[in-house]
Amino acid sequence: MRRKIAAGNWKMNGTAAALSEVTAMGENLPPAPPTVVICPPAPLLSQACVVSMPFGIQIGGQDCHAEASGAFTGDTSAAMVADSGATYVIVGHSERRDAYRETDADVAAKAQAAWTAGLTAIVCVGEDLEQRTSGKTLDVIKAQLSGSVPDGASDDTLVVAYEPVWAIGTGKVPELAQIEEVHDFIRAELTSRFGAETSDRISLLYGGSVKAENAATIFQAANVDGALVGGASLKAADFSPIIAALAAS
Ligand SMILES: O=C(CO)COP(=O)(O)O
Repeated sequence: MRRKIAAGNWKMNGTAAALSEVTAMGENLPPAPPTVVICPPAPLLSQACVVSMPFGIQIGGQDCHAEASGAFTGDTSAAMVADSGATYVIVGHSERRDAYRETDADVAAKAQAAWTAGLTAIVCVGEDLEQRTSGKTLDVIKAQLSGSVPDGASDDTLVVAYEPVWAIGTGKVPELAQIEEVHDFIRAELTSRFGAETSDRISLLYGGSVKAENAATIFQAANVDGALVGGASLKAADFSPIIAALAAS
């Protein structure tokens, strides 16, 4: 059985006051909840771990540096993320690939650093609108996967999030068949690289305008094991119904 995962990427939103939302999410967990991961801004990681612990909610970073330490002003190493008590870290989010020109090789180095620190890496892949409309989606996903996921992945160390860039923060969601096509493709790619036994245990998340209203539909897809949610993960009132939909799927 694969882990079902409801992950919330808070991006650059939220101060300590927002941690009351984590408490509210914890108090509203359904019976037999999926794995819930909240990824707050780096300064909140330690406090978030304290707040989330009684509920078994996991905490994740939104990025990490590939090096363990050094003269990298403003950056956070994977070891620091792990030291805060976090257990996951997002790497290769499209906003970082775009704004910071992160390459697949950069993302792979970050994922490797995450593993060295004992973290599970949530590796993000996804095509932009031009790539989608010109029919290059699967080629882009193939290249990102092979370049961004280091050798030796396992279900303990790797989660893959498919986030079409054009669906992030836009309210546009792909057709279910489009989500299924890409998730089936990612599963097949992982199978050819790591073998069926390992691939079958790696959770694949869909991300991009997931809301309470569309979550249950998205979770119907066979190779969708959860979601990586942005805007709708900031408030318990929005995220708790998504967690419930995943538990019921
Ligand atoms: O980028 C995302 C999660 O990492 C998705 O963001 P939205 O859910 O706000 O579209």
